[in-house]
Amino acid sequence: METKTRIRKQALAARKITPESVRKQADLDIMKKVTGHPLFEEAKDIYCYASYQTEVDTYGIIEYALSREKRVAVPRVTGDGTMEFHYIQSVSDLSPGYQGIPEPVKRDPADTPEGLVIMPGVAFDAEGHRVGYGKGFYDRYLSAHPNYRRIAVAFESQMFDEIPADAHDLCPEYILTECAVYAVDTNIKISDKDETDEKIRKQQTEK
Ligand SMILES: Nc1nc2c(c(=O)[nH]1)N(C=O)[C@@H](CNc1ccc(C(=O)N[C@@H](CCC(=O)O)C(=O)O)cc1)CN2
Ligand SMILES: Nc1ncnc2c1ncn2[C@@H]1O[C@H](COP(=O)(O)OP(=O)(O)OP(=O)(O)O)[C@@H](O)[C@H]1O
Repeated sequence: METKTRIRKQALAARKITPESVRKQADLDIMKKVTGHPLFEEAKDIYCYASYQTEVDTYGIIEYALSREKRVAVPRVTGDGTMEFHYIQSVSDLSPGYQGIPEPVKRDPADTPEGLVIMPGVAFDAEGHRVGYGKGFYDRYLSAHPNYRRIAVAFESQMFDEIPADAHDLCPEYILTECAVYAVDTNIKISDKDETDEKIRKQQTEK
């Protein structure tokens, strides 16, 4: 079996067998990392997927962004491999569409010069290589919007040692999981444990 296909199967299976209570806690930890991230704080327009099934839950992120007067746009599939983003005022503007995914009901196209994309994914590696559901929606969208900043969210169980790179792949700049922040350009992993160690070191030197 082709490697990406095998990784996709394995990552989806890992996500599906994770108990809901574990996923819910991880969702909260990831949401805190996203909403505390400088790219999120700076962004006026957030291009965020609306989660379904066992994906990292984005409803908390969307609601927080709306409460902070940010504009939130959500993807809507328009054709084979293409999608558009439309603004929503509230999560009640979403209703099941393509593959049962919540999509914006009203048309209010978002196409700002700048924005922050919160990317979904099925599997990632620390270098930012990504496997999605296999239709290339995000690769196409991001190649048409090269100025947009990019944060991916994933559970640690979706992180793989190595994912084969394709020329058309568009990598996130950061991958935020419940355990770590992966800074893709620098290839640095800052795990929560490292941050705790750093805080302890600081406290000790301040004493
Ligand atoms: N929430 C969400 N919205 C999104 C994406 C995404 O990954 N997540 N997309 C990113 O590209 C686009 C939709 N792409 C998709 C492409 C294929 C399948 C799909 O085949 N789903 C199957 C199998 C999933 C599974 O096994 O878990 C299904 O729903 O039955 C779903 C979405 C746009 N909107
Ligand atoms: N920028 C692009 N222009 C045209 N075709 C593309 C582009 N990017 C990807 N594709 C095509 O889309 C298909 C799926 O690509 P890939 O396997 O990378 O999807 P994926 O990243 O797993 O899925 P997704 O982006 O939907 O989550 C491939 O056939 C690929 O050739």
